[in-house]
Formats: sequence, structure tokens, C-alpha cells
Amino acid sequence: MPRNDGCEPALLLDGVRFAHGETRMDFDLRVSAGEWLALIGPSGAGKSTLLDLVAGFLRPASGQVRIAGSDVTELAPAERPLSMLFQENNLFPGLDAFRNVALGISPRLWISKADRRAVEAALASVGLEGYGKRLPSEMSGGERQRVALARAFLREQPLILLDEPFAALGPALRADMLKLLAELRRRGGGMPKTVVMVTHHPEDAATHADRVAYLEQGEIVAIGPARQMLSGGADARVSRYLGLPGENV
Ligand SMILES: Nc1ncnc2c1ncn2[C@@H]1O[C@H](COP(=O)(O)OP(=O)(O)OP(=O)(O)O)[C@@H](O)[C@H]1O
Repeated sequence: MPRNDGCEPALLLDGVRFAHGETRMDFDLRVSAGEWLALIGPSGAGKSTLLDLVAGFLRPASGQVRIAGSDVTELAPAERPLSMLFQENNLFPGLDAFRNVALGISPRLWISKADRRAVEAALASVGLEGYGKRLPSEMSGGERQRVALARAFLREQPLILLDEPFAALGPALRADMLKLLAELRRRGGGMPKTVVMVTHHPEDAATHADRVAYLEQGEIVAIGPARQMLSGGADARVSRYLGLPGENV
């Protein structure tokens, strides 16, 4: 497998084609290492499908998916060097918070003393000290997502995919969770440095994203710096989607 020589993007979609029945998708995308990219666009545009193709839940009909310099197109989801957070069901319901986080170190839960300390530190870093024995059903939605973040922190992968993981938590908590993720990422531990985030909230993209990609009908039709994209000056279709009175509309 080719090694990342530092010049390779963190994520590359090269002519990736896929069809959900009649709905065709065609993606070309390059995300640099350390970049935070937001995917926006109307419902059904293909944002989740794009993430699923990167994560390996869907296989492209043609094209290549590369992560940190390696071709992962044929790899199973568990073999891909990334973490993914969904809106729900990120945790195993039968495992307590400690074990759910420990899965980030060992899928078989073979845990050394040092690993135990690392899991406890990860729980503390997301504000869940002392929550190790709680089952997912004994935690709030926000606490469950913190556990999932702690696991991502320990997995030490280059890339994290966010499919609206904090959307159900309400505006203030959603903002807090994104801030926590950004802080963990800055701290320089194991949190992935490259983020690809689906969002329906332009303010989240404005606060955190370096670039914004706008999808429509299975394609990225506009991509650029977040400020430019969100100000409405970049593309009439983006302005319309954002409800902005743009010159181009
Ligand atoms: N499993 C599936 N089988 C058939 N069609 C599907 C399937 N999943 C998604 N689609 C279709 O593919 C298109 C893209 O769906 P996708 O979920 O990627 O859109 P999205 O941009 O994430 O939408 P939303 O913002 O509503 O979550 C839609 O037309 C959808 O109906």
C-alpha cells in the first residue's frame, strides 16, 4: 500500500460514481490534512451518501477513495483509518461507557493498565470523569455523544466524519459539542485533525469550517473558503439555499 509522503491529501475522491436507484452521484473532492470541511446542501443532495462512500458503508461503482495516501476503495469500514459519528447509535448498548471508549484502543477489549489510564483520561477530557460504569441507556444524548468523542480521541485516526452528530441536542449543546471537538483537536492528542462534517446549520460551518462544499443532486457544485461560500457571493445556488439576497440570485 502506498505510504503518505506528506503531500497526499487526507482525503481524495477521484471520479467516485454511485447510484441509489435512479439517483446518480458523481464526486470529486480533495481535502488537505488538517482541514475542516463542511458539506451543505438541500435534503437528498447526497451529503450522507458521500460520507458513506468514504466510510466504506457504500462501494462506488467506479472511481477511487484515498485516505492519507492509501487507496481504501476495496477496504471494509473497520479497516479504514477514520472515525465516524452519527446522530445516534454510536455506542454499543450492552457496554458501559468505559468499554465503549476502550473499543477505540482494542476491538477485543484487551486492555492493559496503561490503556485503562488512557480510557479514564479520555473520559475526563470530555467531562465524563466517573461515568465509566454507566450504560448508554443511563446517559443523556449529549453524554452519549461525549463518550463517542472520547473513543474517537483514542483511536488516533487521521480523519473524522461527522454526520450531524449533535443536531438532536439543541442549539446551545450542539455548539458546545462542536467547541469541545475543536478543542480536543487543537490539544494535539489523538483526535483526528481532518474533519468532514455534514451540517444543516450554516453557523456551525461559519464557526469551524475552513472550506464549505455545496452539494446538489449528487454532485459538489460549489466549493470554496467558508467565509466566501457563506456570504452568498460565491454561487447563486448557494445563496438561494442559504436564503441570502445575493447579487447572483
Ligand atoms: N438506501 C437508499 N436507497 C435508495 N435511495 C437512497 C438510499 N439512501 C439515500 N437514497 C437517496 O439518495 C439521495 C441522497 O440521499 P442522502 O441521504 O445522501 O442525502 P442528504 O443530502 O444526506 O439528505 P439529508 O440532508 O436529508 O440527510 C436521496 O435522493 C435519497 O432518497
